[in-house]
Amino acid sequence: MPCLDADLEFRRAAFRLAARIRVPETGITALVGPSGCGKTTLLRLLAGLERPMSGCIRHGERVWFDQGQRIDLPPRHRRAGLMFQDYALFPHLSVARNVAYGQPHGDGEGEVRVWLDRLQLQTFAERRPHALSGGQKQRVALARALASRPEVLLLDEPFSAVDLGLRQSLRLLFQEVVAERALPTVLVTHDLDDVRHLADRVGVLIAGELRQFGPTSEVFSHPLDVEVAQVLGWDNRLPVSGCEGGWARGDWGRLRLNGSCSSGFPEHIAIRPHGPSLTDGTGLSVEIARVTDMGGYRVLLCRLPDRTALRIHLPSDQHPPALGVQTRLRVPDDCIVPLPAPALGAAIPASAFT
Ligand SMILES: Nc1ncnc2c1ncn2[C@@H]1O[C@H](COP(=O)(O)OP(=O)(O)OP(=O)(O)O)[C@@H](O)[C@H]1O
Repeated sequence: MPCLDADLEFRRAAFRLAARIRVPETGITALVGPSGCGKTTLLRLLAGLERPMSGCIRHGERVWFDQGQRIDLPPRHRRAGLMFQDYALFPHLSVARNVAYGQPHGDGEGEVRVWLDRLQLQTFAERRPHALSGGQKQRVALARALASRPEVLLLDEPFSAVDLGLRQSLRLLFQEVVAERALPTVLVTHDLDDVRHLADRVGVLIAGELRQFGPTSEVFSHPLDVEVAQVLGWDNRLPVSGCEGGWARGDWGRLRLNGSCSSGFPEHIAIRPHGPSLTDGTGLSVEIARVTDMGGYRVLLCRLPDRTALRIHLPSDQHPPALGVQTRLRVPDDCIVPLPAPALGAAIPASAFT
């Protein structure tokens, strides 16, 4: 099965999107980024619902769009299973007919029943969309996208409106379907749990630019810059104002880096929540502002001298400190991730897509 490749540029008023992306035919590719960064726009461009200013989009050997060759396949010829945040259900059609709508050759009731069953929609088959909850509409839209025998799947927030229990079962179903079909799949989501549970690789889009792309675990553990780190849920970010002898410093204190920093220092550092520990010895000066019991571990909210907050995970077998206590936090250097300044306009290296 072929990959989906795109290298395109798009402008809408002040918004500009320029992205090169390769979506392999196996596994799930997640797209994350702050609100308004262009995730939906990128999906719409891939689907043929918006037209790039320049560039090309190819699915295997098939060219979907090429500005130079004046090729622009209409959405129905791209054979993409689409699902957008507004669901785009037909209000005058029943659930079953909505699901049947995308089927090639109107492939019969049997196939529709299968998808209604798989998405737990059997009891709503004859209802119209106005009589469904948000989560039910979302499942109808997902069923329609999956039932259309797509060659590519482009899904915008497919699980956002369902409760946690249903979300877990939809995630499993979705993984099964993608594995059965082997087709390029792009999943736009704000939910980092969706990404961790489902995605084999992730692209981080910021202000219309694909800033980082790669295997999910690699991108989560090594964010490229402070903005990517923020998108990926790294809460503990400290600005660095200088670095001497391998010690990074700021108004928050100083920490030893793994390396000398003789050739420059990172703009920020991020601190992993697992690994740092309270100590009577040397470490960052902190005040314990809050302790939250999470079941298997506790989250300590530690205030640094400049009032910056750090969230540290403490194993629950360790005694929690009292609130307001002034203490020290030992941060091993392997818990510190240097974050250079964002390299705006830098192309993603081709190796990220292999
Ligand atoms: N129909 C439109 N007309 C004008 N501007 C638009 C339109 N749709 C989106 N935009 C703008 O284009 C930019 C990208 O929007 P887009 O919907 O792609 O972002 P997003 O990353 O999907 O956001 P969200 O996470 O909030 O859904 C934003 O600045 C948005 O305000």
